[in-house]
Amino acid sequence: MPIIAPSILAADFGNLAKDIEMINNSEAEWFHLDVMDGVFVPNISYGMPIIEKINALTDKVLDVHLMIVDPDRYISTFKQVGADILTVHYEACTHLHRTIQAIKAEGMKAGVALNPHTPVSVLEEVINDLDLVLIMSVNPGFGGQKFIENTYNKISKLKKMITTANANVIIEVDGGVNNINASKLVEVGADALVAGSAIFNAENPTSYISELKKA
Ligand SMILES: O=C(CO)[C@H](O)[C@H](O)COP(=O)(O)O
Ligand SMILES: [Fe+2]
Repeated sequence: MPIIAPSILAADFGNLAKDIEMINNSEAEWFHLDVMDGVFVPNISYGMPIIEKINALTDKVLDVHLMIVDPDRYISTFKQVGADILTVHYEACTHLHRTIQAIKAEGMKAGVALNPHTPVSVLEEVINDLDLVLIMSVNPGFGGQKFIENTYNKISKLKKMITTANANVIIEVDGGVNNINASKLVEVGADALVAGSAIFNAENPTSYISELKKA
């Protein structure tokens, strides 16, 4: 069964505690937290204070997705506010190997995210150093976008690369995930599903999470 990671980007920021409680009482294992800087992506979301508050209100895993330039500047700060998994974008790192080691040195799991146009082959030389690869199934920056169909093909290629390298890496998929595409994503190799708008726009978000879990 896949790990479910609801994206807080689609939650009600006027009543965040209520949505955190909903996730706490659901079958979701992780909180997916999208940090955007208005430079790497054309949008600004939220940062450390929100993550710190969420950490105080849950025992679940905090899966932090950094959509920021030069993420090395903030690795230790994200550890301090409670990140368990820290994912940086391949496209935002000049010295990716060093960044991955710095995340692990802080005691967090290290993830790398790939934009839709970035081939999985760029990770070949670091695949054994990684804990997670985040395949973006939309162009990062906004919730509620349409799922890009080529994602299935990309996940299959990544799965093959991981198996060949005998690596132990979680494949996570993010963007436009819903109860229609979830099963096929798991079938081709996804281990963790991020979903924002599909969960929070559902009539019953808790049962929607359970539906995704059964994918
Ligand atoms: O990283 C992201 C956007 O850059 C979000 O995690 C993602 O878009 C989730 O939202 P939705 O499920 O509504 O597509
Ligand atoms: Fe994300």
